[in-house]
Amino acid sequence: MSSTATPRRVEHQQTDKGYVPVYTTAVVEQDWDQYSEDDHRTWATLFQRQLQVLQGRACREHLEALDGLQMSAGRIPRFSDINALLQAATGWTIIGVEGLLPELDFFDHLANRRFPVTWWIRRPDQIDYIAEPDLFHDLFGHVPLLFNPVFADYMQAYGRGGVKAHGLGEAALQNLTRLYWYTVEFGLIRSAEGLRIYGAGIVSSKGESIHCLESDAPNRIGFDLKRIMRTRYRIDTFQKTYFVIDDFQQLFDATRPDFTQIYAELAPMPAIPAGETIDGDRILHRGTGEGWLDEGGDV
Ligand SMILES: C[C@H](O)[C@H](O)[C@H]1CNc2nc(N)[nH]c(=O)c2N1
Ligand SMILES: N[C@@H](Cc1ccccc1)C(=O)O
Ligand SMILES: [Fe+2]
Repeated sequence: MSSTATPRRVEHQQTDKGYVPVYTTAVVEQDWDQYSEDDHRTWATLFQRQLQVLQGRACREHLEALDGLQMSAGRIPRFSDINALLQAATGWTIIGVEGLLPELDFFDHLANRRFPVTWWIRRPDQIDYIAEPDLFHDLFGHVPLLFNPVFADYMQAYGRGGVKAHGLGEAALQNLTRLYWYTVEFGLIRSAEGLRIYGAGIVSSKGESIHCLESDAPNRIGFDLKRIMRTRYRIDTFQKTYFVIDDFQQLFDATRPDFTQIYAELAPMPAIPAGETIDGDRILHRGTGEGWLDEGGDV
């Protein structure tokens, strides 16, 4: 086993559009033996830290699936071990990738119940923040909910919807990407004990796990499909708004209708800035906006 840090082949690249990720399509073997002791330590540090932070904050389904998939702090999990358990539970498979995939490739994998997981883990100096998805975000953040039958079906439906939206143009894709962002990445869910986290972008971040539930700054608003599809978001700071579902069945049912009609209806409507509330919102908490950067940075 090598003792030096794992080389990272996919990073960001400076272009005339700014600093953007490099997209790759290749599906790669995990090659577990090349992880360094530093890599395993990074996994252990993040795993232990998040397991503590997520008690009473992450939804029960997420925490139980970490057990069900036998993830632990000791070593970076082997994809083959995860797959044996995941396939038996919901028929999903994880596949190794270098990083972000082109959208259509990504959707096609989801539509076929394959979830792409970045094989490399962040460097020790990136423990608190990394701009792009790494193994910890993908495996610890996303994969546990694929162990849940309803969420597993939602992700496949999303992939199929993505393939369709891809043929309908940029605006439809943008609507659908916002849905992914505000559910799969940054979703909150109600439970009998109170609000809980299910979004992978939150689950893999210590700071946002606390912020999304305990800070007065962000809005917390009841799930509303069309509203979400119009809402811009932040990729560089904590979210200004979180949307709250009652349960995964609500998410699945609300997204079952054919979106073609909805995309057409939304096309002439203006986008909503990330931190704004509008008439008709079911506001659970109105954000104070403390610490927000201006909306020029909303995506
Ligand atoms: C759909 C989502 O918004 C985004 O565009 C896609 C693009 N490609 C990706 N590729 C990987 N590997 N992982 C991802 O989460 C995504 N997200
Ligand atoms: N019903 C959506 C597909 C979809 C399902 C679940 C999530 C997202 C999209 C469509 O027709 O496009
Ligand atoms: Fe993600």
